[in-house]
Amino acid sequence: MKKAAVQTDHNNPVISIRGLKKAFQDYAVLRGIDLDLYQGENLVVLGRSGTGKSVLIKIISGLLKPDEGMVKVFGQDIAHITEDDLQKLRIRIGFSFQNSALYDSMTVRKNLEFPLVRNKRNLTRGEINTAVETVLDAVGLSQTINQMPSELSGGQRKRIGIARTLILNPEVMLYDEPTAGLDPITCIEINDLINEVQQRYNTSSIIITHDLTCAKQTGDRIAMLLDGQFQRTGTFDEVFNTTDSRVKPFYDYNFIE
Ligand SMILES: Nc1ncnc2c1ncn2[C@@H]1O[C@H](COP(=O)(O)OP(=O)(O)OP(=O)(O)O)[C@@H](O)[C@H]1O
Repeated sequence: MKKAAVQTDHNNPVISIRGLKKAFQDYAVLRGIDLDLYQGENLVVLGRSGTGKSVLIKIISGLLKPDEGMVKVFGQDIAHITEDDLQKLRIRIGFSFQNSALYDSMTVRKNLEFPLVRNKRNLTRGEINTAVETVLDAVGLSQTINQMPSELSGGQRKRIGIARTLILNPEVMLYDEPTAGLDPITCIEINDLINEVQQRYNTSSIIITHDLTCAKQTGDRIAMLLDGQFQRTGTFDEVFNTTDSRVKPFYDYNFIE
């Protein structure tokens, strides 16, 4: 499905990062990251394995602390807010984990209810049921409501994982390798779903991937992480229209004949 163009307001980024550094022991993973995420856009972060893509989104969601630099989310510098405010901010961010992170012992319904019951304590049974049915419909899996995760395909598990983040109506979605381990047709369906979520929920999203088809299909903008920094940012064609020997093999490998 062709992606609809989005208009973004560049004066008001939802996430703004300047000079971000993060090292583990002696290994400097992020070496001065500058990045803005604008309202309503899908921003794809591309990079080879181990370049620090997951570290970046863990820092954005407050799961890891930066060593240096500024990370503003919804205008708040996450290094300088209280644990209470960080919790409130996290509810506004949906984190779709690489492994879908479903509870194997719970039905789809219970998996979806879990974040709601934990974060919004005063909901009635009717409101919970409506919220579950709405997100299941949004990901096209209403029929799976009473199934166990083990009865679902990899693509369906991904969809339920996405539904579980959508149930809290996040303003920002962080997708960590949304198409990892899926066959090419299911990948395309997940890419379409990411674009549908963008339209239906008006989310701003960061999509971490090394799948260039995913990048091309979902990304309004691409930011390429190379040697701990964003060296190339722009549309898909702008990023890959280069003879840079660090970038070209990445493209050639993904689109090998
Ligand atoms: N909590 C941690 N403690 C120590 N090292 C870590 C930690 N988290 C990440 N790293 C290291 O940081 C580097 C970047 O990891 P990260 O998971 O962000 O890579 P990635 O770009 O997401 O890779 P992939 O595409 O393989 O998921 C790796 O060398 C990893 O071992």
